[in-house]
Amino acid sequence: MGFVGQVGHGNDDELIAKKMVEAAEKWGFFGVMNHSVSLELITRLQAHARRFFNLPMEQKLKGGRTEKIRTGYVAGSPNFFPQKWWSEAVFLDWNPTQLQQFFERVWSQECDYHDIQADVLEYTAAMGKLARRTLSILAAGLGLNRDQFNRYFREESTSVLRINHYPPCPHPDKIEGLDEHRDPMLITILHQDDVGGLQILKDGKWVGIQPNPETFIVNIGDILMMMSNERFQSVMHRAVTNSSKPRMSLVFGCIPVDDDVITIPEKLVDSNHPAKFIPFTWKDFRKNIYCEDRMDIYCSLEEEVISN
Ligand SMILES: O=C(O)CCC(=O)C(=O)O
Ligand SMILES: [Fe+2]
Repeated sequence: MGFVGQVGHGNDDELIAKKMVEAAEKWGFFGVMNHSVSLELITRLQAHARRFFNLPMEQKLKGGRTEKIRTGYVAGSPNFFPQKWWSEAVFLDWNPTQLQQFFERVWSQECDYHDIQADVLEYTAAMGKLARRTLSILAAGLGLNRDQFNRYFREESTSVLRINHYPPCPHPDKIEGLDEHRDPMLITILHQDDVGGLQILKDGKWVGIQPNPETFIVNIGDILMMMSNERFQSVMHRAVTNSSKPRMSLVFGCIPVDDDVITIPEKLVDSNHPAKFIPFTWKDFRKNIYCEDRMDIYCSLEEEVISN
């Protein structure tokens, strides 16, 4: 782990900003403790999710995710992702209306889902707060206005909570829980249970991140890597399986508002550090979300011309 910092009220001093920036540059990942999100809330959310994942497949599929409905259930579907993996996931909106429609699709009138809904909304609100705090410290650490990154992350953004469930796998050496990938968004805030399985690619080697239920793992996504003019790294990671224990991760993806034009702050651009990307919007960027080279589309640097 690059850095286990303390992001809490009143301790966002220069040292924390410096360490966070160093970790974002070197590892693209860091841990956050002292975050004021209660362990009880996390445990309640995991219990709700376990109950959902234990439902019969036909019932889970009633809440299936489609091209049009982004809140819903996915079981390694090739309709959404080209890779195959040993996991299932549910994508939950931080918008109460979308969330309610999902619960109604799954449970109709048979279940009082209001407690679940309240916990999901409490958790996504807590994640929103933690994301804002983290983005503001990262901006300050780069010498920017504290609001520089946060201004793109507002209530109307399509930020999403993805809960991954990895059942025990009979052949953990043959199939991954989640294939190697980079996250496209601004940042991701991940909580993994005590089983472990998250790995990040560092200098060509997979490095496991030890689970600690009291720590959130934050990683830099493509958008923040681009906005930082490539100071921060959006790093390849994956989840591996094991043959004995099911595993769960709670993953909050912090996404910019669709039509906001994302640009590199002027302070990060000078003659030695020309802007590496042209302005773009999330709406455009997400069209190529399953393409690994998606950042190259916005690359502003010409191929080097070799002259004799
Ligand atoms: O389950 C994990 O630890 C990794 C999840 C992940 O990378 C993701 O959902 O984007
Ligand atoms: Fe990820």
